[in-house]
Amino acid sequence: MMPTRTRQWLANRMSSHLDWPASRALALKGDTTISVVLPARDEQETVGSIVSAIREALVERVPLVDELVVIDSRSADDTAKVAARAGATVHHQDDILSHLPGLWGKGEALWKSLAVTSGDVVVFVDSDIRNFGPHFVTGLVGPLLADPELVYVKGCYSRPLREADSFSPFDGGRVTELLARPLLNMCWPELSGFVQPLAGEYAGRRTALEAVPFVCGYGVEFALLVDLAELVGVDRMAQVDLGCREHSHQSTAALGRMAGQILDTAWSRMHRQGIVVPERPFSRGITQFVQTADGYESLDWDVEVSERPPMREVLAGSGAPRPRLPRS
Ligand SMILES: O=c1ccn([C@@H]2O[C@H](COP(=O)(O)OP(=O)(O)O[C@H]3O[C@H](CO)[C@@H](O)[C@H](O)[C@H]3O)[C@@H](O)[C@H]2O)c(=O)[nH]1
Ligand SMILES: O=C(O)[C@H](O)COP(=O)(O)O
Repeated sequence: MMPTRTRQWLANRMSSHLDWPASRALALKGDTTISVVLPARDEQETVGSIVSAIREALVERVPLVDELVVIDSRSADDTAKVAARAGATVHHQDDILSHLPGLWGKGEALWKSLAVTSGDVVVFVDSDIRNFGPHFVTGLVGPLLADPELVYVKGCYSRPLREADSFSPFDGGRVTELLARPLLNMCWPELSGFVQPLAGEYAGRRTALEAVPFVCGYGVEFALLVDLAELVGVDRMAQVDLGCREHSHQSTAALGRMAGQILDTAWSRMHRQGIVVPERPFSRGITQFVQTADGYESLDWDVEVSERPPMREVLAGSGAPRPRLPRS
């Protein structure tokens, strides 16, 4: 059963993007600066239309977004070119803090984005969304602009599963439903009210995002949720319903490796918070099988995720000037 506290949190901290039209967000903005960051790896099909939609609606028509940045995460296609043409400032993941040995993955792209942006509020949006609208951004920033106590807002939505010859309106988010939500319910029930804990669309105050570590791969959303709840408490976190989200689905085998990274991340937090005390080392790899004419071939994958320290520690130690946005 959902804990009473979670039920109360949902009643107090859940809103809809319909509550936060662009005009209302703008009226609340004051001198708060806003950066939107899209991590992108091989997203030339979708990144351009997302950047254009944000630029037209929330930079040109309504001046809500101060900075629109794409972090090109080692793409092999024309992602960077398409994003720049659509109006984003593009940074290549490995060019940022290039004195540090580069790590891989989405979490690394998000962490590095903190070093090249300067908005007081940072909004992360995946660049593979197929039905993007500016309400993703206005819905995420609205609660933060309205309530100075809040530090983090996570999107939720319905998630269709679209396959070659079928469409199921609510069956997407397989790693979410089969792994992430059961783990949160088991170990962090205070976070069980997050409908889409792995959602790639969320916004946070820079001060909080720079105060927590980032894991490099797909565990980044899980880690942020658990670490921010530990840092500020769930009552300073909120959720906003963004409607429906469609994205490009990965193969089941790729989702298995994603699940391995999320489990590795969750395990590190369980250990750190004393939820489990390991008595023997555990494996940080998974073996998957593919069927061949002769039987099964095994493939070994490393799913261990590395971790970056809080960005504020790295920037404080570097002595490099921070980027600054002019305040309106
Ligand atoms: O090395 C990488 C891999 C992915 N991405 C980008 O990250 C976003 C999400 O990646 P994707 O492979 O599309 O993940 P999903 O299958 O959509 O996974 C879901 O679950 C993940 C695990 O929590 C989250 O990171 C995602 O945001 C969430 O949408 C996309 O813009 C990617 O281009 C990178 O920037 N670098
Ligand atoms: O968030 C998830 O659970 C994974 O990205 C898988 O999503 P999908 O089942 O919609 O492909």
